[in-house]
Formats: sequence, C-alpha cells, structure tokens
Amino acid sequence: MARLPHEPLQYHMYSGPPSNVANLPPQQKHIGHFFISDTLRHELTEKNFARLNYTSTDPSIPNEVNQYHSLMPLEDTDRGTRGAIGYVTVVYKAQSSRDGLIYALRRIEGFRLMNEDAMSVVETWRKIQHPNIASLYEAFTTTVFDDNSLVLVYDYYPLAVTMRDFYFGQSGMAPSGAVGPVQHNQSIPEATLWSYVIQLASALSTVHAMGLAFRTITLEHILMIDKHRLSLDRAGILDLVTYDMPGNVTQFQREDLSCIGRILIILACGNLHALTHTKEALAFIQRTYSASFKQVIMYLLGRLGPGRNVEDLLRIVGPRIFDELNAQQRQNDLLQAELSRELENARLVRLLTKFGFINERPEFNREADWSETGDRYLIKLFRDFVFHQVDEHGRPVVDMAHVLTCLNKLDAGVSERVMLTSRDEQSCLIVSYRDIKQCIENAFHELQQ
Ligand SMILES: Nc1ncnc2c1ncn2[C@@H]1O[C@H](COP(=O)(O)OP(=O)(O)OP(=O)(O)O)[C@@H](O)[C@H]1O
Repeated sequence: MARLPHEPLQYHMYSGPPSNVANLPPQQKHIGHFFISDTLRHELTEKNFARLNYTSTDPSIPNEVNQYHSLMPLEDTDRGTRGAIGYVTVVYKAQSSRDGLIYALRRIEGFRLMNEDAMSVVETWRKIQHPNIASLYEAFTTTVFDDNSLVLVYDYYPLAVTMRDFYFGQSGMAPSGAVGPVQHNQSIPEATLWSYVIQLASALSTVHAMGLAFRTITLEHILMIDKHRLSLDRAGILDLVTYDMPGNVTQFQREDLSCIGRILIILACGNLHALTHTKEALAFIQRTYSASFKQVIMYLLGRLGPGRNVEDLLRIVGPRIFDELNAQQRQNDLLQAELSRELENARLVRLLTKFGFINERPEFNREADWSETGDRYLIKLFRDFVFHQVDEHGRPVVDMAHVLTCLNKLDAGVSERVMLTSRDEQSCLIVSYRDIKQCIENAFHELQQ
C-alpha cells in the first residue's frame, strides 16, 4: 500500500509474518495467525503448569528444607537406584522462599559429609554459567528427611526428561543382542546427532577451561530441556562426593570425551546395549552415517590416538558449527515472529483494560454526565459498536475479526470515520477513530486523577 512521506505507519494493520519466516521450506513453515501458534502456546502452558503444579501428598516429604518449600519429587521415590556416584539420589522440584524461584533439588540419600572443606567445590562450580549446563547454586546437608542427606540445588527445567527416558522410555527396554535402531523405528537424523555433539562440546569446553571435569556423563546425566536442546545435569556432584579422593583432572577430562563417544554410539544405534557389541555398532554407524560422524566417535573414544582434548574436538566439529548456528538463528526468527504477534495483542489488552476501567462504573451510575453525555457517552456507543452489534433478527454478532480490526484502528487513532448509533436508534454520531481514542485517553486520565 502506497504511503505518503509523512503519513504515519498503518499501525492498525497486522503486518503478517516476515518474509524470511513466511518463505521457510514447508517442513519449517508457520501459518500466520493473529495469535501465538497453537503448538507454542500449548508447550508454554504445559511448562507453566509443570512449574506451578504441586500435587505431592507423600507424608514422608518434609514441608521445608532450608529455604525451600513445596517440595515435589520429580521421579518415583521408590525407583531409587545407585547411580554413577554410588548413592541413591532423588530429585525434587521446590520453591525458594528467598527469591520465589523454582529449583531442582538433588538429594543424595544417606550421605554423611565428612569434610566440610568439600563445600569449596560448590563455590568453583557455581561460577559456571552455560546454556547447556544446569547451574549448581548451592549445596547443604540436612536431616529433615530422617537421614543424613546432601542436597544440591540446580536450575529447574519444566518437563525436562533425561536423554535415556527421551529416547528409550522409562523401562529402557532393549533386546540386548541386536545392534541397530531397534527401539525407535527410525535412526536419529545425523544433523540432530551433530547438534548434540556441538552442544556437549561447547559445555565441556567451558568446564574444562576452568580445570574441572564432569567425570561421568551418561544418558541419565543429560536433560532434554526442549526440542533437541540439552543440558548437562549433576554438575560438580562427583567432585563433592569424592572430595577426599582427588584424581588426575586431565584423565577425568579425557573420560568426559569418551563418555560422549559412548553416548553417540548408543544414540546412533538406538540401542542401550550397543556398547557390548562395539565392533558391530561401529559397522552399523559406518553404513548409516557419514564418514566424518564415525571419525568424531573414533576420536572421542581415543581410537585415533590417546591424547584427546576439547579444543581438538572443537576443531573437528568446527565445520558443523555453522549448521547449528543457522538452525539457532532460524529458531530465533520464528520466536521473534511469534513475539511480534503477541506485541499486537498486548496493545489490545491495554486498550481493553482501559475500556473496563471506564465503562459502567457503578459509583458514577447516578452522575448523568459520567456516561450518558460527552466523551464517555461516545465511548459507550463505541463499545456497543465493537462488541454488542446484533443482526437483523436481533441475534448477537460474535465476530472476532470485527473486534480486532476496530480495536487496532482505535489504538492507532486513524482518521477513518465510523457511525455510532444509540441503543434506541434515535440518534447517531459520525466520529473518527482518532476522536474516540482522544475521548478514551481523557476519560482514563480523569480516572487516574
Ligand atoms: N534440573 C532438573 N530440572 C527438571 N527436571 C529434572 C532435573 N533433574 C532431573 N529432573 C527430572 O527428574 C527425573 C529423574 O532424574 P534423575 O537424574 O534422577 O534420573 P534417573 O534416570 O532416575 O537417574 P538415576 O537412576 O541416576 O537417579 C528426570 O527424568 C527428570 O524428569
């Protein structure tokens, strides 16, 4: 639409999705709606629900532990198995009374801290902030669970599941002999696996640069926090639990790389037992994925030479980082497009709120000049025009598009005129949206006084 040089922008019109979003290939395409997409709204609502949900009725769970309350276990508390650290751990969601935020508390059952100096480990790990690592905030010992427990406080990600549960379900069922994608019908796409390698390499490069190591990374230690977005869980836990048994950090860092290599084999083969048949697993990977993908696994496992470090890994995966960067930017564009739609809606909510404040105020019911004359009368007629129209049979017209168009024009204060009719149809007024907008501003301003 042609616009004169000084004419204001047509704020009352939805601008539609940006071309870089509208022209995405079909599998990434979004239909331009007035509102946030159904999928994203559903996801966000579910996450908010998970964050707020508090349904625990287990009497053995204390009301409070330190400043954390509303504890809710995120797993079956009877399911506890001795994980990689040799202790049973249980994860709870809890709210901090200090900042009101929700955290994940990992409780190590029956753990007696023998050396208070071990807490210094937490100070070191606390400095690590990375988008693919669940930050460790604090650790404390407690007896409120009727035992000696050590509790570590991490970022909470609503609806996160471990990579093991995500790909293999809670039972982790796997017919042990076969190697190949037996548990899900399709192999995981190579691009997804590269994305995991890059996210994990990025997390490790931050941790290793601090002279630290995760020391154990398994499918249970990786949380899937969004579609193909992962976060390394349990930061610092082994350093804390084995404080009195220090080891060789370089060795631990190499072990981190080996762990990733092993995870990639399991994921690529789609089989939890793939490592018991490494030769067949690697042959399967060679047949299914590219040579460079197999190469990175061989490097991680130390098959291309014993000296391994994360800098070399970053060099090897370097060419793939652009793919990851591009995917992230595309995702960013999509979210920006969603956000810009919500921006329009936020304007409308503000406008409707003003309407709500002004119209039918009970305390002014008997004041004739409040709503029956002047500015406010006009606002009342406009409200009827937008919301209370009836068809020729007197039935209500419920037309969302009409409401949105009118409100957007009103918010922009366009010069277009509209005919407002009184309910008894005895009088009618022709006014511009700009005039009505001014009336609303005045009435709202008076109320604020
Ligand atoms: N930081 C977190 N944010 C949100 N949810 C989490 C977080 N950490 C763990 N969870 C949830 O708690 C569940 C249990 O976590 P956990 O790490 O104990 O897995 P697990 O399979 O029981 O491992 P293990 O057998 O070693 O205890 C996960 O599936 C996940 O849903």
